[in-house]
Amino acid sequence: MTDLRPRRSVLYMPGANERALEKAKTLPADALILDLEDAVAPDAKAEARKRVCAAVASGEYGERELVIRTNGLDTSWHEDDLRAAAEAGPDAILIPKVNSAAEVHQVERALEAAPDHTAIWAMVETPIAMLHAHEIASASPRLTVLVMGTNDLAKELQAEHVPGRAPLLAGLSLALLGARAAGKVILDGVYNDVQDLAGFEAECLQGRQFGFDGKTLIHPKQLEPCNRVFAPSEEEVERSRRIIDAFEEASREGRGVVTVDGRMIENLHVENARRVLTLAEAVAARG
Ligand SMILES: CC(C)(COP(=O)(O)OP(=O)(O)OC[C@H]1O[C@@H](n2cnc3c(N)ncnc32)[C@H](O)[C@@H]1OP(=O)(O)O)[C@@H](O)C(=O)NCCC(=O)NCCSC(=O)C[C@H](O)C(=O)O
Ligand SMILES: [Mg+2]
Repeated sequence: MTDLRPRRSVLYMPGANERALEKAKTLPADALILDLEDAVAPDAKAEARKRVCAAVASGEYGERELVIRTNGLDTSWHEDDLRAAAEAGPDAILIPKVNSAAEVHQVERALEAAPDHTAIWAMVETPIAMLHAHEIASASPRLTVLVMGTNDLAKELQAEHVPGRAPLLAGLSLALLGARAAGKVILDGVYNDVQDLAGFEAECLQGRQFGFDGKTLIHPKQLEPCNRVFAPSEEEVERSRRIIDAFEEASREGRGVVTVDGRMIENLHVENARRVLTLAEAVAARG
């Protein structure tokens, strides 16, 4: 089973945006990605690096998981970003545009002196990363989460962003297969239209139905619908309890299969029901 720490909502913010970094201390996000890459202009990179490291050191973000996204491995900023992030010791360091296990190993070596609690997260956002998703996901025990980069993926595919994401479905599926085969967490990509909350919620639901653990976000408005969609509903929790109870009763009577609400229930459905309850408890503990 993958790690069940809630990661329903994972909000990016530009590392150079002091106001966003401050506001994030009060937002109901499960995790925050303090960005040094695409959301930061070249002239602001050094200042942003200092700001995000100071934000991590402040200890003012409560239970929110703190993640620093560095610039890509092939950029002149990457080494300085990685060194500074390792010293700051966030919960994770997110590497953009990871294409191979060798790149994960390179980051792993560079982080040997970083605190043990600092995990590696990898963005998969190129066609080759979709095809290498399993080797990337399983490259290191320190790598715990894959993050979809659907903007870069669409750009590389020369695909259009359309409702339902048909052009991206193969990539989403490959990345999910790779992450799950390695027992890792995987987060869906961002929804760019911050005004279109109905379209956003529909994409959250699609991501959840696919099996993503949560979604990456770009604006505080997206937090509430995302947290709601990716948390087990009251109905699911109640049904999960009934599944466990019914199966336990059947087991005591020597049976390995029952029906609940007319549907067949076997051991594997009970495992899933237990996962739902564990996640619901973890979400409830967040308040
Ligand atoms: C998208 C935005 C540029 C919109 O900015 P703006 O118009 O200024 O927003 P608002 O005026 O509505 O903001 C209202 C208040 O909320 C705060 N805010 C806004 N966004 C954030 C945020 N992301 N985190 C925290 N707080 C935020 C504002 O400061 C306002 O606060 P206040 O004044 O106190 O009321 C903007 O939302 C933004 O910059 N979003 C993040 C963009 C980003 O990080 N992009 C990079 C990551 S996405 C990516 O790269 C995906 C991937 O790599 C891929 O390939 O797909
Ligand atoms: Mg990207």
